[in-house]
Amino acid sequence: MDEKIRVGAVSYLNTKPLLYGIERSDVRHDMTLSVAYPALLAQQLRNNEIDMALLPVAAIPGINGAHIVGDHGIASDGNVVSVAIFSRVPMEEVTEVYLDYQSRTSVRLAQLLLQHYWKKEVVYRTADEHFIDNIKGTTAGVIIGDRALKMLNDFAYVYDLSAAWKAHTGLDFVFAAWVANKELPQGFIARFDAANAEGLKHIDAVIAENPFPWYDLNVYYRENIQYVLDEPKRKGLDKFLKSLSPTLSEGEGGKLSL
Ligand SMILES: C=C(O[C@@H]1C=C(C(=O)O)C=C[C@H]1O)C(=O)O
Repeated sequence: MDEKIRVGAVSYLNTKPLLYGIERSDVRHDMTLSVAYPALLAQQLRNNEIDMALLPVAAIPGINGAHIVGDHGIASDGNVVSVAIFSRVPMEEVTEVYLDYQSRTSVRLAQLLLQHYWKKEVVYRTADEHFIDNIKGTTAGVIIGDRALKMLNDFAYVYDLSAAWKAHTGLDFVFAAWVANKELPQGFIARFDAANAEGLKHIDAVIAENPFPWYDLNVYYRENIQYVLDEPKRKGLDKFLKSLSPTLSEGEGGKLSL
């Protein structure tokens, strides 16, 4: 292949099993690989700085030519643990919610569920890098990724957003999927997808490489995060994308239906 395909992956622990397979596959030679937090990946794919990303699915409608490739992503069926609203007070008392600047999917999911599941009207606050320090009083916050896993014991109330989605809709949830913004060679996609699948066979090795005292990665990788975008996952994804108004998919706020 003349030009390498520029691939961007999520920089969190949740992606390590997929990367384990990719790094050890021949397909690695046909691509460049960078990592970033999800919101940044969306920006990079939209600006065509990369060709394919483990993209927060909420960003799909705003990116020209965006389409899912392969059968792997970051998904869940009930508790995901690393995506939650963290609060000092119970949900009934929450008045403001910070939206994690690293997220594109979970912040939309949170707004959807606050409106339709918890039936609350809250003020949304844009988060900066220090927003976790400002989650206090009746101000709660959406936190995702490794930072969420590290915070599980630091807050009195942790509302898992995938569990709430399941309770509200009965469906699985897809947070991120491999998405390209242009046609890529079929052979590349097939080998890339196979490399993802291979990585999932080596969870024990991934855990050994990533000591993490805050949460049991064995549970995280084997029970919380689900990596295969099977039919139930696609159904949940469909429902989520339909409930995001297309014109609002790039912005924050606005009414969402579910
Ligand atoms: C489960 C997670 O899924 C993620 C959440 C994303 C988002 O909210 O935009 C995007 C990619 C995934 O990394 C997590 O980060 O904890």
